[in-house]
Amino acid sequence: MSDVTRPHRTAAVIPAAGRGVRLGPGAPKALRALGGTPMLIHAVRAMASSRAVSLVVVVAPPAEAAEVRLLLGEHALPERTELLVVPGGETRQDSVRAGLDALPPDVTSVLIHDAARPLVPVDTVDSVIEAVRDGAPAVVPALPLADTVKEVEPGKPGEPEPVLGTPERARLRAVQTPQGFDLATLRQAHAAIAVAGEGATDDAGMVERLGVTVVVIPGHEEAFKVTRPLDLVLAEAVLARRRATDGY
Ligand SMILES: Nc1ccn([C@@H]2O[C@H](COP(=O)(O)OP(=O)(O)OP(=O)(O)O)[C@@H](O)[C@H]2O)c(=O)n1
Ligand SMILES: C[C@](O)(CO)[C@H](O)COP(=O)(O)O
Repeated sequence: MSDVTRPHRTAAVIPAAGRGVRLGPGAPKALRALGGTPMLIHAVRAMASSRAVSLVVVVAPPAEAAEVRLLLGEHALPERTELLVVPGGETRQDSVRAGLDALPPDVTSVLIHDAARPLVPVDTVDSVIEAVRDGAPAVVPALPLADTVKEVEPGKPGEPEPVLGTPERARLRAVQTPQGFDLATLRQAHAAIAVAGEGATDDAGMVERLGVTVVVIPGHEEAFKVTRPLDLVLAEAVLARRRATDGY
């Protein structure tokens, strides 16, 4: 739980060590260009543009850590932003843990933000931080679903899968990043899950397993994850519109 007597310091950890297999062959996803600039740089700028974030830890693909340090030196970022680069691990969970291990002792709260969500607006980042600083131990931006969801019995690829049920859509949310945490709570969750040897697709899911309440705040359509080739087409269009309308 957060210690109200300690001054706040918020850091952002950006897991960027994935290969991007679903995006197709090429460089690691975070290093691929979006509007001529590596996706990772957009994600770092999105975190650094919040005045509450004073440290950004980039978790790089291990073979490209030196290249990532060079890239960060070549692109303009706010002067107030301290930057660290550490090598990532085999899974997203391992990479996040490597980022948490690099945080200095004065950090009290942390954002975990996918490099693969390069266009999250700063207002969403600020809303997550505000909710954590107001005392929520774990905060997740999320959106209602546009599609109806079926639970199925997974079968072989291409084969029909029996439907087990239809969850009530009004109760479902599609979860984004940055997810914000009281740092001590997130460290505890990562330690517990590592011991249990279980996996999780997001950090909030690990905190839930501690029995700690996670809260959802409104996400943003432009915080979508670049996962497949069509997502990159959409990201280019969103970026082009931003550049035309607000000189982004
Ligand atoms: N070992 C890993 C795997 C993923 N990630 C990061 O976690 C975020 C979310 O993962 P996803 O978008 O699913 O990326 P990839 O794992 O790269 O995608 P794919 O499964 O298509 O290879 C990304 O910013 C990715 O770089 C990471 O830091 N370390
Ligand atoms: C953390 C996350 O972005 C929440 O939607 C997502 O779960 C990470 O994606 P992955 O494909 O499972 O790595």
